Parts: sequence; structure tokens; C-alpha cells
Amino acid sequence: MPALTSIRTTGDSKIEIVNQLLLPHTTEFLEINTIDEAHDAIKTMKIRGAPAIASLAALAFAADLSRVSTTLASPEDVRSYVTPILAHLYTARPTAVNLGAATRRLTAILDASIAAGKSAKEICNDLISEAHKINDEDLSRNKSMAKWGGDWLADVVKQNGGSGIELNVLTVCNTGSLATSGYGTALGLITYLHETGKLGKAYYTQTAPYHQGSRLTALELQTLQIPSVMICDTMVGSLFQHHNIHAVAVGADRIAKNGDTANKIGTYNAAVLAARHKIPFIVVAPISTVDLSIADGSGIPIEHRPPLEACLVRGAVYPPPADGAGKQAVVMLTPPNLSLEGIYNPSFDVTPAELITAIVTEKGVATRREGETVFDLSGVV
Ligand SMILES: CSC[C@H]1O[C@H](OP(=O)(O)O)[C@H](O)[C@@H]1O
Repeated sequence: MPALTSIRTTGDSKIEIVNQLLLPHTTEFLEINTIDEAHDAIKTMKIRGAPAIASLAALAFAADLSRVSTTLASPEDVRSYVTPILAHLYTARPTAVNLGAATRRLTAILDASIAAGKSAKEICNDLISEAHKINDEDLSRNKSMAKWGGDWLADVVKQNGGSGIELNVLTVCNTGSLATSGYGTALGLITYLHETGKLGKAYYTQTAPYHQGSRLTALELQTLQIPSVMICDTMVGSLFQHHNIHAVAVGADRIAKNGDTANKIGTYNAAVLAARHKIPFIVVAPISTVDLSIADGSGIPIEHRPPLEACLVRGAVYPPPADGAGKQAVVMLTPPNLSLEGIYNPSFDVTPAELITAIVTEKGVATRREGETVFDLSGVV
């Protein structure tokens, strides 16, 4: 069965996303026809995943500019039109830097094309072409990262006396094709180990409250026929105590210059427990996730989602109705009179660099020097 996809473009260049709020039991594709629809889909998490939201923003930008380019007579008309659009898209979600990297990259193309004295039409073509590259390049870099990280892990296990096969890897959240433009980041590493005969089992946390793990990673691993085990978020410590886990591999939403990494809430917990059990902790993320303008994790903005989202269990009724159509089951987990002020709901946490064993990008694997608590990422960005 083919891998799932977060975004697809149809023959007549329409953009469609799968509504991830309804997965796994309902697969519904939504057309994204405007910038505002793209912004809303990102903000409400119909689409999520740091690289995937950057890809949708870029594709929506390109489609919008294609529609209006003939009305933009001068380079300054182009600048006046695209600048507020890029600024608006960046406001959709604050923590993942890939979205900001994409808008900055398009702004740089705008500046360079104007400085080169190009016509409005040429500038629009340059921007549209670059926007499509942002989406198109994701798949190949994910496969590069998967190989870098998978080969590194197998070598480390062998250096420590292991066989380098039957590797059991825990992951948090969802970092597969539903979070990217294909193959995934941390889940790409797990897929690579499976494809090369080195994987034992993939373990994954449910990742409440959005349940990226139980709703999305479960679906992806079953689709890819990768042997897997789901655990509740509270079970990571017990898993490490009673099972032979060779590594934890996670994605990232923003990596600071020193290697401190923001990722889905619960990642820090897993990192602390991995350190306690001397299990390698690997972050897998494209260079566009590294934010060298931020010195350390204290500078990473952490998104707090609406408190009500922490009280809901999104999913489907079980067993699925006879007609097979999944229903959106939304269950209030708290007393109806609970004040929303009494709910803490950060969507991400920051794992200090000292708890991270390796950071993998499409350029290679970075590890900390002996005795160092921070990374020098210059070799992998
Ligand atoms: C491919 S990395 C995806 C990254 O994004 C997820 O967050 P969200 O589902 O809220 O977009 C999670 O942090 C993943 O690691």
C-alpha cells in the first residue's frame, strides 16, 4: 500500500490536503484555494508537522501568485503584494521555524530578483519556482537524513558490541509522510532501518492531546507494514526498564544554535529517561529547522494551544460503525464546569543539547565533542 501523503496537487494544479483532525478513520481531502485557507489549515492543525506546513504555505503562495501575477505591473507592485502575504503565513504557528525559513527564503528571492533589475513577470516566475522547490526538495533530503541517521545508529550499536540489526527505536509524535512532503524525518530513519533489514520494532507514544502517535504514526507504520508497538505517554520509563530499546529518534520544530531542540510536548520527558537508561537520543530534522539566530532553547517561542484541546480525545468511535465511515468522536475529559484557566497546554517542549546524543540533517550527523554539553552544528547546516 502506498505511503500516505499530507499534501497533493491535482492535474489542474489544485492543492489538496488530508484533514489530519479526522484521521485515522476518516480520510477527507480538503482543497486549499486561498492564502487564508492555507493559514487556517495550519493554525487549526488540519495539516501539521514542521516541514509539511512550510510546504503547504509555499504551494499556496505559488498558486496565489500565479493567479494575480499578470496584474502586477512593476517590481514594487510585486513586493507590495507578496510581503504581507508572507508575513501573514508566518503567523499561523510560532514554534516550527521551517515556515519562517520558507518565508525568509522567498523574501530573499524577491530582493535578489528586484536587485537584478528583472521585470515583474520574471520576479513572479522566480518566486513561484522557488516556492515549488521548497516542497519538492523535502522528499530527497528526508531520504538522505534517514540513511545518515540509520547508518550512524547501526554503527554505534555495533561499536558497543551489538549486532547492529534487530534495532528497537522509540519515537514521539508523528514525523512521517503526514508531517512532511514524503518519507519523514525520524520516522524516515525508522523506515530506512526497516527497508535495510536492521529494524526490530518501532515503538511510539500516543502523544496526547492531539494524538499524533495513536492516530497518525500508527496509521503510517501499519500502512508501511513496519512492526510496531504503541505505548501511552506515561509508559516511556517502564518501556526502558523492561525492554531493550537501542535509541530514541524524534523530529524537531526548531533547533537553536547550541543544539537545544524544541519538539512535541513529551519529547523532553523521553530525553531525560533516555539519559537515565543510557539510550542514544537522536534528533532528525532538515537544515531549515535549525535557527542559528537563536543561541539556545530559551529563545524558542513555545506555542500554547487552546486549553480545550487538552480536554478532547479526537478519534473515532470503536468499533468503527458497520458502514465503515469513521465518526468524529469528541469527548470532554473534564467536568463541564472546569475553568479553562486551569488547563496548561504547551504544544512543545525544549530538550537541552546535553540530553541529545546526535543531531541528523541532510548534510550529516553532528555529535557533541567529549565533555561538551552543547553542539557545534557548523558541519551539518
Ligand atoms: C517532521 S517533524 C514534525 C514535528 O511537528 C510536530 O508538531 P505538530 O504535530 O504540532 O506540528 C512534532 O513536533 C514533530 O516532531
